[in-house]
Amino acid sequence: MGERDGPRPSSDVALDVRDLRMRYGTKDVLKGVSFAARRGEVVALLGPNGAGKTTTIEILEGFRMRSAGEVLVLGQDPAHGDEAWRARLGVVLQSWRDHSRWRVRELLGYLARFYVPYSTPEVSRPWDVEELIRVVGLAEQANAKVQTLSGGQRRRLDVAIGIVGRPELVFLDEPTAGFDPHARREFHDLVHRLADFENTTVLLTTHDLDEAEKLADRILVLDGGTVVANGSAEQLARELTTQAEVRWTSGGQRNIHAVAEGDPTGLVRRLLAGDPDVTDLEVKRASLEDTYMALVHRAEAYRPESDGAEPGPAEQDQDQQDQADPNRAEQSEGVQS
Ligand SMILES: Nc1ncnc2c1ncn2[C@@H]1O[C@H](COP(=O)(O)OP(=O)(O)OP(=O)(O)O)[C@@H](O)[C@H]1O
Repeated sequence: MGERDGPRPSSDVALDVRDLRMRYGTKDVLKGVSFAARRGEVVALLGPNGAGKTTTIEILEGFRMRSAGEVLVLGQDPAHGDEAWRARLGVVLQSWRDHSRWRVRELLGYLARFYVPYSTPEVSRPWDVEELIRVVGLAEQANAKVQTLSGGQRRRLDVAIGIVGRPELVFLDEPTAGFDPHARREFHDLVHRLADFENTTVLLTTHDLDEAEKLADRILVLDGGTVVANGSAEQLARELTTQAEVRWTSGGQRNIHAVAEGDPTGLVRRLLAGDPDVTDLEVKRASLEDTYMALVHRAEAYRPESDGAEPGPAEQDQDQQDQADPNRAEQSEGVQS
């Protein structure tokens, strides 16, 4: 599977990343990452802790300056993005600063006003606050103070803050951490709605493989500073050598046979034709989790030992370049908690 899918017409491309590199001190975290995302596409960025997912997202958001490579986000280099460009992006970070004494409706209404000047004939900004509150499932909490929200409700508010400007591209860093299964499902519906009805491009990071499989049109696995896989969940599963396991019992004995390539139907047919005692027959396809673990192990097996080193103290304290977007500016200047 290639890292790129070939050239695309520029208007259809929301994200175009070529040979992106990031070095903290002497540690190379991104070593030539390339990928693209179309408008309306949902892309999940997976990878073990420390793989560089947040670093990648921060570079694309324009919050962090890259070491090298070409990056276009909605046709603009994020290192030189202006306010009008930022207004077209939505950002949901791992944790927002607290707005504890604000009420949900008040806060969203306040933030929404900043997007009015960026409304265009094609995209009317901001999102209608009442509709947004309903869409993210906070109707019952509309008048509640932020400090009284549960963890999952807070996260929904984070999402509402991220999309209030009706962005064309949304970055979601671990958006469903702390969600219960119901909230998770509602959030998935929201992401589908954004992609399908608003043609919003979504780039999200997650450690939840089930979520990636459910939500993403495409999954990117980052490991060792490069993209080790880029494709749909099915394409990733096909990358594995062991695709399926056939299990059965015969003569009181349990048997497991891994089918390395192709369709396990042939094995099942031969088995049933040749052995009348077969019971408890199961065919288990490799799950995305199996695929992911295999990919990451494979990448680790090829990695030179020195790459795994953690940064020394001198490298650990490089503060990110904070080129604030409207949300961030409001958080530090306008909104008191
Ligand atoms: N400001 C910084 N200065 C030095 N090193 C950093 C800095 N920020 C991140 N790193 C290092 O870069 C690597 C990638 O970090 P990053 O947060 O991008 O990974 P991640 O894939 O998002 O991890 P996680 O899944 O744990 O959120 C880590 O080894 C981290 O220690």
